[in-house]
Amino acid sequence: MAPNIKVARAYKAMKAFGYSSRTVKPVLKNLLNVYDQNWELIEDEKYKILLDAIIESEECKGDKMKEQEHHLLDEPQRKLAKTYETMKALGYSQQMVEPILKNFLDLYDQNWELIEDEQYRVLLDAILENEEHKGEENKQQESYKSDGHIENGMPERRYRLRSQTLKTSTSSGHSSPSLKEAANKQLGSCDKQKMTEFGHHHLGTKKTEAEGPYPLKSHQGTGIINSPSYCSGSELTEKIQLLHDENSEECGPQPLELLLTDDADDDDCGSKKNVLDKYHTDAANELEQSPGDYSEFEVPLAIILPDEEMNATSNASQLDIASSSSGEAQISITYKSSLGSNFCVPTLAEVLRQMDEDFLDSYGIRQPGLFVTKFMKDLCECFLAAGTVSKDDKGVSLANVQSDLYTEKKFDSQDVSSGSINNEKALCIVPNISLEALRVENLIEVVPQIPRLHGLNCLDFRCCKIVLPLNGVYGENCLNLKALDNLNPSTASSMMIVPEQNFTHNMLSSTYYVEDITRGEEELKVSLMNEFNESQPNFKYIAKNISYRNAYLQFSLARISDDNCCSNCFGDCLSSEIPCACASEAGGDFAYVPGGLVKEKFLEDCISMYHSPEQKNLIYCKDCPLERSKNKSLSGKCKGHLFRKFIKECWYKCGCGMKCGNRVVQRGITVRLQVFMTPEGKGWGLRTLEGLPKGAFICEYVGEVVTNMELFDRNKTNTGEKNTYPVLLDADWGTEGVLKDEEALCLDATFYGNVARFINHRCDDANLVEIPVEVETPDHHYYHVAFFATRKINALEELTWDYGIDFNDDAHPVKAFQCCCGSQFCRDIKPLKRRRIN
Ligand SMILES: C[S@@+](CC[C@H](N)C(=O)[O-])C[C@H]1O[C@@H](n2cnc3c(N)ncnc32)[C@H](O)[C@@H]1O
Repeated sequence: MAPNIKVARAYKAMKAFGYSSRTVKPVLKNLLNVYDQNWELIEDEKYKILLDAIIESEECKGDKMKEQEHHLLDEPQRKLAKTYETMKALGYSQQMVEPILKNFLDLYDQNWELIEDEQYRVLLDAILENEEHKGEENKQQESYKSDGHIENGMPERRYRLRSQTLKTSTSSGHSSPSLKEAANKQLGSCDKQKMTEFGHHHLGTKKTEAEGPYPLKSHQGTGIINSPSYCSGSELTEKIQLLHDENSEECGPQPLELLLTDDADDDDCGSKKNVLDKYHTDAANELEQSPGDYSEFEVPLAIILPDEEMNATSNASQLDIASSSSGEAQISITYKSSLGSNFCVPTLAEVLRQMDEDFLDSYGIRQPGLFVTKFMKDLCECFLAAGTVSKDDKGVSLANVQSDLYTEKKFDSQDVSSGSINNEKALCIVPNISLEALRVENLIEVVPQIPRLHGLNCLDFRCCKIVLPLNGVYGENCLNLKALDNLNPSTASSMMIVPEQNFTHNMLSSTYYVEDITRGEEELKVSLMNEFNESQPNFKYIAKNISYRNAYLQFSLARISDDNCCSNCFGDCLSSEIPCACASEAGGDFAYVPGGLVKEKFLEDCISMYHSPEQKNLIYCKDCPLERSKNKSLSGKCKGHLFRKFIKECWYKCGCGMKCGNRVVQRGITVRLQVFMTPEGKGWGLRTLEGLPKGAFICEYVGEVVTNMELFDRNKTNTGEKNTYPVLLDADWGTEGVLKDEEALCLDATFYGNVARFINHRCDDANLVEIPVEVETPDHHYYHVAFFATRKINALEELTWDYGIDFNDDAHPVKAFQCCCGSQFCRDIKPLKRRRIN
């Protein structure tokens, strides 16, 4: 039988038995795969027909189908036997048949309990008998046990073989194999061939009186089993006969067929008989057609299958569009398993129908012949066409890049570890502006996912994968190269071609683009653009401060009195008419407006305190920890600490919820940020990828909480690591009189830190201002340092804050750098004699 007829028959049969598309699809897919591989007979068009047939079938199901299903469900054993017979006739292996039958049995077992042990047994015996006969023919089969018992591991109670109660042909010879064993057997090619012929022959034969009303077989057989009656009382009585095909001798073991017979005098079964009768008549008629004539089959010849199992188990929720180098486009949707138990994976047909109904109709774009399937197909084609670069295009296609890579010399591990890379071949990634193309040569393998790579100007390389050959092995260090949506051409034009000779060993571990330097620590990803192929910053990203050894950082809820929090509040404190206790630090009013911006007045006050630290804004301590740390034996004269305005946010002990407007910093980063290499020589910098309003919260300065003394020691001993500029938590130093060493705290983000460690200094007119924010405790010893926009900031502007450095203070624990802030107010105007670049 031609494979497409078989597919068609399988489809029809299974649908007639009431199987849902979900059950039918994998079976058909498997069948198609087999034929596709072996005969390559099923072409695209046929797949489409198959799919359409399934969709149509689903659509027409409705009441008619329900009725039919109801009717059919009266006869589980019949359907069971028919399924078995049909599938076997179609050449399915036991492995394929068994789960379907099991599924079937499960269904009836649960719903009607119509199938009793005895019936299972009969069915099972029929299957086993079939396997057994194969076993007789094939000595290599190891399914039988010499003692005549079934092996352990029978999967289900109902599959138990109770051969002592059976009148079977197996009773004297050998017992049947377990289903598991049987399932493991695959039909050999010869078997398949015979099965095909067998099915054709059988189904094309007219029924005879001798065979009963349901002549599913024409062969004279051996090994007939007359089973006990299936049904009790006046119900339909059927018998299963297992008949061995004589012709099977020619070609090794052959399957047996189930023959359903019906007691002729059972009038109650008339209508039921008709159903099957009709089926067989139809089937016989179909098979009498020429094998090449498929015109009458409204049946599937192809199917597009979502990977249901994968979808069902995945935790991610995403939509992926990918195309292969051979030009296929694929859209895959992954949904979150958290959708819960009331979500059942729909069939593709159901989804498409839903889309047809919901979208095409409601958008009024219903045209004759326009279905979502067509739309999707068009979409894929457009996707492919749009992404395919013609030979005339200037851009370098990834596919070309990749093939070039394989023809070029690749560096071996020795080249890599010695750093002695041939300059001529040593380009890693060079944005070649003139060609408007990203050249990727030699050291980098680009795996094309979208078959086009345009120049940097359009930044159309969001799905490229770059694999760096560390230690000479490709694939050890790979990253996804992604362009950001709002990077505009002006950014691209600031990129430079990296001189070849500058490539060093370090570069091999560097990458052009890192999608998220926080590695998931923040709610929002923070990317890093390595436009100059610098070695990447070496630090551990943390989103919250951590305490180093001696730093005294003990706070507990018990220490926060009710006076310091608003335990009676409810909902959003900002909407309350009377400011609650938490507004106290900001002068009896909240520092934030709804939406999270710092109030204009509050912000301006903060800024002016830094800009003009006049006498009144400085507090002097008696024994300054900062000075003490410079020379441990002496107490230093305090140079004054800035008096700061604080923001007090609501916290755990407050009655309000997390959505309270007085909780901003504690929610973390909400603006899209990017680390980039500054062209002015300041090293890495931080920029915003979106425009920001004045007063917007950017990020907190996060690092290790160390004592001032620890910081001093670190700076003395640490010569290797580039220092970030530390933040002193010194707002309370002046008010305490004499502060113990462990109470004089600083934040050091050199080894552990967040994005703020990349914010560079700008004298006076920086676009960020740091404001101390108390969250956990109203104790000014420990607070959060949060950055807010001092003005409106444009997308892609570098973010800066004034470190407050006294560039004349040579004794400061952290050596001042040569300032390149470019501000007209730059304070680093001293002669170069004391300047050091750290
Ligand atoms: C907090 S880090 C900022 C990130 C740093 N650029 C990097 O590459 O990691 C502070 C260091 O950046 C450099 N830096 C910051 N602002 C600078 C400026 N205006 N001029 C020169 N260097 C600066 C100095 O080396 C300073 O020690």
